[in-house]
Amino acid sequence: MSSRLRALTLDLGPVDPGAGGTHFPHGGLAGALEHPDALCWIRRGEGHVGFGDAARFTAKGPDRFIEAEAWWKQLLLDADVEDEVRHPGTGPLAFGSFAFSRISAYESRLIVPELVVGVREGRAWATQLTADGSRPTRESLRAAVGHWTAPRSAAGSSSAGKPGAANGTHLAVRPGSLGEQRWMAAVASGVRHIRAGELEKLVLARDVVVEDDGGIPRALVLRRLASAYRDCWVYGVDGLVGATPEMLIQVEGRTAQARVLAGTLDRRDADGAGPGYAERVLAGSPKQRHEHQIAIESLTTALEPFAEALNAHDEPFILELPNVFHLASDVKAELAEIEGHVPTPLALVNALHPTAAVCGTPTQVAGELIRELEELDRGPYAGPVGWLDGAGNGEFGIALRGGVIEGTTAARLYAGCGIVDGSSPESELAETWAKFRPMLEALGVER
Ligand SMILES: C=C(O[C@H]1C=CC=C(C(=O)O)[C@@H]1O)C(=O)O
Repeated sequence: MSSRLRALTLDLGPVDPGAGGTHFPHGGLAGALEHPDALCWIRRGEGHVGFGDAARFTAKGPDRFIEAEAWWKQLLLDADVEDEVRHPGTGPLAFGSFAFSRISAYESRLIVPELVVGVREGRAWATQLTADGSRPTRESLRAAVGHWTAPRSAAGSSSAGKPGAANGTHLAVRPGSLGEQRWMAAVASGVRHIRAGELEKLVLARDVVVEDDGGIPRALVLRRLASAYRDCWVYGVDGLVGATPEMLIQVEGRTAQARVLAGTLDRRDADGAGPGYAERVLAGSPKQRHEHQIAIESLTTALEPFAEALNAHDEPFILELPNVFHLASDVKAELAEIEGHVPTPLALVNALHPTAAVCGTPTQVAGELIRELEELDRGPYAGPVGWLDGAGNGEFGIALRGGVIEGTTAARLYAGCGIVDGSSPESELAETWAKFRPMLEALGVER
């Protein structure tokens, strides 16, 4: 039986070893990703890495966000917290991953780690958490940091280990639920439904499975994503791993922010085309602008009831990633107090998910067509993934550009595309390959 939650947070000093700071095995926070099951949330070298399992909540169904929120509140009620750092993410913290669909078989989850190491503005900190009656101390916390972040010699976890083909193991990519031809037929069918006026936009996804008989090197995949996709949020929650460029909602105090994406150009198609090409193809295309506008409206309409003030960029900007360019817009809101409370990250997630960037418009029609046409349980793909603390702060991205590790030797990768009137099945198929690329490369698959 678990007892009350106890948390101790200590400052570990600057991360820069030159300044006498914290030494993670490979430098920076991603260097703390040694343990194969580490929980991860990293962007531009900062964020949190968690280890162990002090407490866990799982749920399925339409109320998964609300039930998770109630569990977290209950756990915090009599928590014993000593926090010498006191900024977002310190003190009690849970990592979370939620199913895209209310009818998914995937268990949505919140995990309170036994240890969290974090970096913010160049300084490292650590929190030890217990729910077994023991009390964290300065000594036990420092011992836990040493234990969980120590370099490991197992294959695939050392920085020298290369994944997949480069390591001499056998790698294969096989089709998932639908092969390419059937998926393109589903896209064509989606376009027909749009032309018939049933809906404006639909996001259709597909999966592929990467098999590596040498074992999926989870920690190494996360480290590779954190180094190659620095502008994305790199997430790892149990088997779910990836690097998302899309922020569903980020809450710090009373400020909430989101990054809405829709409109994609494969970098390989832009190579050599000269400066301004992505701008012309994305921002200059009525189809891409329309798709993007639908995504922004779906987010702002859902966020408005929680906001005192809300700002979205008038003009989308071009987000440049190693694999693709996106049309992007940042939205910022000053949260309103509702019945004396600022809405929590999970209350906002409950209201915002699923946005038109991953489902479509209208939501219900798109959701039903997704079930019919994809023939796929999306599981946590395109669902919210992130963390929340005990003070009402948190970040939930949309679990894109990722996959789920199945067993020890397979990873199921997911990618989807916004379909509007005028979408071509062949181009959308090519776009899914561009969106699989971050994971394929991190797994060592050359394509
Ligand atoms: C659904 C995905 O991407 C979404 C986010 C950005 C751009 C998108 C697009 O241009 O279609 C998608 O809406 C995915 O990566 O699986």
